[in-house]
Amino acid sequence: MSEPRGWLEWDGARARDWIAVPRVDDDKYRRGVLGVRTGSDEYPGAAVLGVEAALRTGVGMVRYLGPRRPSDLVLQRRPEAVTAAGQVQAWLLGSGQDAAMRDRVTEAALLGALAEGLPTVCDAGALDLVGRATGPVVITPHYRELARLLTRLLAPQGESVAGSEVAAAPGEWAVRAATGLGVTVLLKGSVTWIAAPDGTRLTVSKAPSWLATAGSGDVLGGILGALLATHSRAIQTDAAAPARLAATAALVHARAAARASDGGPITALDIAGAVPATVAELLASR
Ligand SMILES: NC(=O)C1=CN([C@@H]2O[C@H](COP(=O)(O)OP(=O)(O)OC[C@H]3O[C@@H](n4cnc5c(N)ncnc54)[C@H](OP(=O)(O)O)[C@@H]3O)[C@@H](O)[C@H]2O)[C@@H](O)CC1
Ligand SMILES: Nc1ncnc2c1ncn2[C@@H]1O[C@H](COP(=O)(O)OP(=O)(O)O)[C@@H](O)[C@H]1O
Repeated sequence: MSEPRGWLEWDGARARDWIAVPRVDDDKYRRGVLGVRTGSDEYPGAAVLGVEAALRTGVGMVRYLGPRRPSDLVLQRRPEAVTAAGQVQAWLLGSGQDAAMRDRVTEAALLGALAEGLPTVCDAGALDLVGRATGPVVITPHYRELARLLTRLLAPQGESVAGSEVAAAPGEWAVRAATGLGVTVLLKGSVTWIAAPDGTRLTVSKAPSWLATAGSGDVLGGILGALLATHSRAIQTDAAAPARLAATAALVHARAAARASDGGPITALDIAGAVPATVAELLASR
């Protein structure tokens, strides 16, 4: 694919500068803690996938603070996860949740996280709450989710947007959403489009089509959450940082998928499993 005009294709040389390598004087808290409010009784697996991916991307700690069933499954898979509330440096919200079925406790918890002013990934069932965020946000919709969000945004003008329209011009719609909502947009699909309100426009292509498998977006959310948590200070001073971290997450996700696939089918957990070697390879290319 030729590079779309005005969009920069993100590459490994750029991405490696956005991987935080622990320093000799770091401890788990200095590295950064990711708070995670994802999963539901209907979709507990999404919580497991996001936590797994965040831990494998490299983060000081993950605090998983979701409902009982996903919480039990997260701990079963990852005893490293902490289920006690406490300080975090970034949030991952909404994967494996459905806004239409959200109970009041979950809604209050999501709104509480959004009010903290911290770097936040809003996925799936948290996308409709993005306007309530007080800090820098990256939203991670696929085409249908972005169409739903844009339809809500454009309702006052009587406009509605279909998923097929987003699919026909993904970059343009990503830019429109970034401008209209004032957040960084990571639009998922065969090409990942990243648009920020400051005009940053990045793409990540060449991902294997085997990535089109259930849960792979939940893994991407975990990768991105870990990158935000380990760069919370840089995000405070650099308006373009969330977009660059989003592109780095998409690149790590695509390369981990290629590594796990080796030309064959993959599962979402396979992608997460290939993240450490992918990160090591990126760092070794310094
Ligand atoms: N392991 C986990 O826990 C996982 C959890 N996940 C979580 O699931 C949640 C929902 O995410 P999503 O992306 O599926 O939601 P959404 O955009 O509403 O899509 C629904 C649309 O798809 C269509 N459709 C359905 N089946 C179809 C078919 N066979 N063939 C064709 N079309 C079909 C359906 O059409 P309909 O059936 O209504 O006609 C509707 O239009 C979200 O929270 C995510 O994080 C996932 O990440 C997966 C792993
Ligand atoms: N045809 C494709 N080629 C490459 N990557 C794809 C393709 N289709 C989807 N993807 C990627 O797979 C992931 C799917 O995420 P998502 O739609 O949220 O799925 P889920 O909700 O099942 O986790 C995204 O990272 C997206 O960019």
